[in-house]
This record gives sequence, structure tokens and C-alpha cells, in this order.
Amino acid sequence: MSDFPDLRYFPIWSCFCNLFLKLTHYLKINLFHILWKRTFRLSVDTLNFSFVFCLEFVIHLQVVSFPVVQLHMNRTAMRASQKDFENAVNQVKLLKKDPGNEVKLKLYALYKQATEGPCDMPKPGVFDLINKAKWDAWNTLGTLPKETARQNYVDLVSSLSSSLESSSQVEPGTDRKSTAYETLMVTSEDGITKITLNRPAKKNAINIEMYHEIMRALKAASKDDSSITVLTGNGDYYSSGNDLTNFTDIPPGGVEEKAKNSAILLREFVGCFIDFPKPLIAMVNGPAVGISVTILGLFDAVYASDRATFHTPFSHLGQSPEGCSSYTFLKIMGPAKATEMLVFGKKLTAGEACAQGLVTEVFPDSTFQKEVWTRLKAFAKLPPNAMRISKEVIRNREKEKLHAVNAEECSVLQERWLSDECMNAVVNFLSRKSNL
Ligand SMILES: CCCCCC/C=C/C(=O)SCCNC(=O)CCNC(=O)[C@H](O)C(C)(C)COP(=O)(O)OP(=O)(O)OC[C@H]1O[C@@H](n2cnc3c(N)ncnc32)[C@H](O)[C@@H]1OP(=O)(O)O
Repeated sequence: MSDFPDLRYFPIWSCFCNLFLKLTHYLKINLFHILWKRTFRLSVDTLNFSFVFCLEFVIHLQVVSFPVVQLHMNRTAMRASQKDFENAVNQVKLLKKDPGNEVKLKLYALYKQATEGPCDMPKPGVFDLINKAKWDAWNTLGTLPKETARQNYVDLVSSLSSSLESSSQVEPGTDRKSTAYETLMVTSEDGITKITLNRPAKKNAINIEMYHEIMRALKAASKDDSSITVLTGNGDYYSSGNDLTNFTDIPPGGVEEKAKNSAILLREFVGCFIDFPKPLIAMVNGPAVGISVTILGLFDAVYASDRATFHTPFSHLGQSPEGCSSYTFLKIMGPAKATEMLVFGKKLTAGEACAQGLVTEVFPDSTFQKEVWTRLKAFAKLPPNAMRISKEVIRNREKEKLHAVNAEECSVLQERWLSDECMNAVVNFLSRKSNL
């Protein structure tokens, strides 16, 4: 490092210089005295002189060397942190997972402070949002010394790498593959967390495990650094709704206990959608039945393939509406159309669902994936906080109402599940007398 002179020998040089000065000074004063004695034999004076000089030499060595050695050590440490800093800068480029804008701004600010010192750039205009955010982040560091900024940068990158390493232990290899779920595939990429219902052989029917896993995935997605969350289905169906075999696993407390437990689970499940804080988007890749349709009213956008259909055959099943559809569908499509769907079980095509306002847009199945993902990737680049806050503004005043509707629907259903109408419908499906 050419910018740091090697200071290790400074204490020694300094001592010798001091000694030399003292010597010449002493000689000047004592020259005549020494000459007068005409001798250079060791006199008492000479002994005194030697002793005082030795003592001075040692004291000087201590006094001068301590701060100088300290300084040298600090500079060595700074040299190490400069190297660490360069490593950290490279490490950031290799991060597989986007650390999120807040962290990126911190990194930017510390980097600028470490390399250029305090912010001296003119403040960007209010509409230059990105540069203004960067400027603000840098400017808030004030007069933080370059060395401290460098160290803080290194510390931040190291904490970042270890947290990303530990999350990659859950999902080995890349963050595209998840091994943590039995009934779902969950990936996070390009600012989008994608939750895929993954029981294609059962038309993505939602069994008890899948209810729990969806809730877990939503909770994780609400806290991860993605901007938006997408729900879709693997295979030809989006979802065939509640797995009707859920009703066959009767606990020791009998059907009443089963109905009660199911109502608790359903309420919690729908509650997760009501409270989900980020933009939630459904990619309806194929037919959707029952609860997979009703909760669409709680999504922020619904994109559908033209192969998709929307079917809520509650009366056929001796059941009643859930997923807050008794409230949201009425608001979305008005009572007449909502009744047709929720009471008479009218199956809607994607085009019809779009016309009713349940679906945001329909795409030809052949281009569905490509077109929707292009759009979603663009959405995911929007400022995540602004999206979250806008969703809050749009949805929050309804939240209390939605939770009340959810509670009421679940309590009505708890009764319905004990009805002959419902039990017969389930038995019919299981004995294959009926396919919807
Ligand atoms: C904790 C409880 C909360 C309850 C919440 C309340 C929720 C309510 C609802 O969601 S109501 C809607 C319930 N869903 C249905 O009634 C759909 C029933 N399924 C069907 O009608 C048909 O399977 C179909 C129209 C979806 C597809 O028909 P088809 O193309 O002919 O395929 P198969 O019928 O051969 O299905 C293939 C395979 O999947 C199994 N399967 C499909 N859907 C379900 C389901 N909902 N529940 C259980 N199993 C389902 C089907 O049995 C076949 O399995 P097999 O190959 O025979 O092992």
C-alpha cells in the first residue's frame, strides 16, 4: 500500500535523533569543563551523563513508540479493512438473492462514503426518485469517517451473506427450488414469490396439509424481500377446491368435532388472505372450483387463461359460500350475478368472469404464461413500499368487515357440513356417482 509509509522504524530513528541532539547540546555546555579536566576517563559526571542518557533513551522509546506503534497498527488494520472492503464489494456482485432496496441503498451510501467521503453532490429533484433516494441515503451518513464507512460496509455485507447462506440451507442449490413443502412449490425470483399448488393428479384439490402449507407460504412471503406474490396451479387445473376426502377423516369426537375443526381451519386460512400485506396475484391457469374461486375476491389482480372456468357449486354440495364471497362477490358483480354463481352454481367462462369483474384480464392459453410473467416482472420492479401502502389504503377499511364476514360464513358452514345434503354430496362424489 503505497499511501501508507512504513512507520515501524520510526521509534528507533526518533530515539537516535533525540540522543544525538542531547549529546551535541551536552557537549556544547560541557566542552570547556571536559577540556579543562583534560581527560576522557570516566568521571562521576560522565557516569551521570551516561545514566541520564540511557534513562532518557528508554523513556523516549516508550513515549514515542507507543503512539507510533499504535498508529502503525491502526493503519495496518485499516489496510486489512481496505482489502476486506474490496472483497465485500466483489461479494455484493455475487449475491444470488436480491437483498431488497433498503439494504441496497445502505450499501450504496456506505460505498460512496467509504470511497468519496461525505456527500457533496447537489440534491436531485423531487421527481428524480431513484437518485434522490440514493442521495438521501448517502447524505444521512454526514461526516462519518471513510474508514468507519468501509468497516460498516464490510460488516453489512458479511451479515447479508450469512443470512442469505442460511436461507439457502433451507433451499439447497438455488433459490428457485423449494424442498420445504409437500403440496406446493414455492420459488422466489425477480422480486416475485410464486406459490404453485402442486397436486396435479388430484386437480390441485386442497387437502388439510395444503391448507396449512398455503398459510405457511403466505406468512413467509409476507416477510420475504419479494415485492409481489403469485398463486397458481401446476397441471391442467388451477384447483378443484376443497379436497372432499377431507371430510372422511373423522376424529374421536365425531362429525361435530370434525366440523368444528374444519371451521377453525377455514377461518384461519381465509384470514391469511384478508391480512396479506403485499400485492397478491392469481394466475388462473385452468378450471377453478369452490374455495379456489371464492378467495379470488381477496386478491389484488386475477389473470386467467382462456381455458379457465370459475365454478362455485355450493348448493350442489349442500354447502354455503365461503372465502368472504358472500360479501366480495356482491360488491364485485352485484347481487344478481353473484347469486347466479354462489346460489345456483353457474359456471363462468374466463371471458364471463372478466366481464363480471372477478377476473382482471384473460389471455389465450398459448401465450398465457409468457404474457403474464412479462407483466408480473414489470410490476415487481415498482417501489415495493408504495405498492404495499397503496394496497393498505385500498383494503384496510374493509378488513374488519371481511374478518366478520369470514367468521359468519365459517359458522354457517360448520352447521352445513353436518347436514344430510352435504354428507350425501360428499358420499356421492367419493362413490363417483357425481362429477361436477
Ligand atoms: C377444512 C375444510 C374447509 C372446507 C372449505 C370449503 C370449501 C368448499 C369447496 O371448495 S367446494 C368444491 C369442492 N370441489 C369439488 O366438489 C370438486 C370435485 N371434483 C370434481 O368434480 C372432479 O374431480 C373435477 C370436475 C374437478 C375433475 O373431473 P375429471 O376431469 O373427470 O377428473 P377426476 O374426477 O378423474 O379427478 C382426477 C383425480 O382427482 C381427484 N379429485 C379431483 N378433485 C377432487 C376434490 N375436490 N377432492 C378430492 N379429490 C379430487 C379425483 O378423485 C381423481 O382422483 P383418482 O384419480 O380417482 O384417485
